[in-house]
Amino acid sequence: MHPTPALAPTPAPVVPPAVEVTDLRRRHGSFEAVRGISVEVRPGEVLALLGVNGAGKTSALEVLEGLAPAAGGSVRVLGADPRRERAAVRPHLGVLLQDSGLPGDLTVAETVRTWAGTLTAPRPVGEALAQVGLSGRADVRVRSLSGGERRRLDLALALLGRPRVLVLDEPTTGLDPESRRTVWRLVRGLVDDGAAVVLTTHHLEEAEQLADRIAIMRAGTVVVAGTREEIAASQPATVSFRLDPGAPRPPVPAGVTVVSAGPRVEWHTHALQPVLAELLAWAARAGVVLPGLQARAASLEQAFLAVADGADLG
Ligand SMILES: Nc1ncnc2c1ncn2[C@@H]1O[C@H](COP(=O)(O)OP(=O)(O)OP(=O)(O)O)[C@@H](O)[C@H]1O
Repeated sequence: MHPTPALAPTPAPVVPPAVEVTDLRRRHGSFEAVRGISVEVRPGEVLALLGVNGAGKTSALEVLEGLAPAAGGSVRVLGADPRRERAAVRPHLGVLLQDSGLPGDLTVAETVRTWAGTLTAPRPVGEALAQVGLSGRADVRVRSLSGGERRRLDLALALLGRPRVLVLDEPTTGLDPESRRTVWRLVRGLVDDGAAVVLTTHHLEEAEQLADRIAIMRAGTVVVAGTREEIAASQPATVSFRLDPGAPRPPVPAGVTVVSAGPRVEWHTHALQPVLAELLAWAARAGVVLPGLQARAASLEQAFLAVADGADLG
C-alpha cells in the first residue's frame, strides 16, 4: 500500500510591505543625518525606531512623511513615493510630528473640523475627540491646552482619516502614564485592524509594549534590528551572587566573562541555562549557599545602552 502523500502546506499569503525603506539617505546641507537605512513594515505591524538624540530618527521619518526629499535610496509607502506621489499617499497616511505647531487661536473642535475638511473620509469630530479623551475640552483654545492635552490633539488629527499607515514621532512625550497607556491602546487597536505603524520613542517600555520589531539607530545608521528578544539576545545575560569570606569558590564555567570576582560575583554569559545549571550543581555538591543569587536575561535597555556606547551589534 502506498502511503498517502503528505499535502504540501498552503503557503502563507505574501503581504507586501506597507512601508519599504531601502538604503535611505537624508542630508541637511552638507551634513548626512541618515546614512543608508533599510527597514520594512507590513500591515498590522509596529516598528519602533530607537536611538539617542541626534541619531537621525526624525530625519528619516520626515522622508516617510513626504516632507523632505531623500538624498539617496528609496522610500515606498503603500507602493508609492510619499513625496512625488503625495496625492496618492496622503489620504492613507496619518502623521504625528514632534512639534505640530497648531494655531493657538482655534478651539480644539475647530482645529479638528478644519483638519477634517482636508480629508476624504474623516471620523466624526466627536468620535475623534472622545478617542483621545478630549471631549470635555472641545471649546478650549489650543493655546490653553496643557502639553499632554495638545499631544493628544495631535494624535486625534493623525488618526482622523483612519490611516492605513501611521508615522508617529515621539507620540507620548509629555503624557502622563495613564494617557500613555490610552495612546498605546489606540495604536494597538489600529494595528489590529491592519494599519502599519512606524514610531520613534525614548521610552524603551513603549517600544517593548507596542512594537513588533525594533531598530536601534546611531549616527544615521541602523545598528541592530529585530524583535525585542532578538535584540536583547545580542547582549549577555548576567549571573550574580555573594561569596562569603572563606567560602569555597565555584569554578568559572566555559563561556563566562567574569565582571566581578567578589565579594559580589558577577558573570556575563550568552549561555545562561548551562552556566546556571553548572553553578547550581557545584553549589549542591559543595554544600554552599549562594546568597543573593540572581540570573537575568539581557534587556532591551542593555542593548540600547551598548549601541549608544558605540558597540556594533548585529
Ligand atoms: N535642519 C537641520 N539642519 C542641520 N542639521 C540638522 C537639521 N535637522 C537635524 N539636523 C541634525 O541631524 C542629526 C539628526 O537629527 P534628528 O532630529 O533626525 O535626530 P533624532 O534621532 O530624531 O533626535 P531626537 O531624539 O533628539 O529627536 C542631528 O545631528 C541634528 O543636529
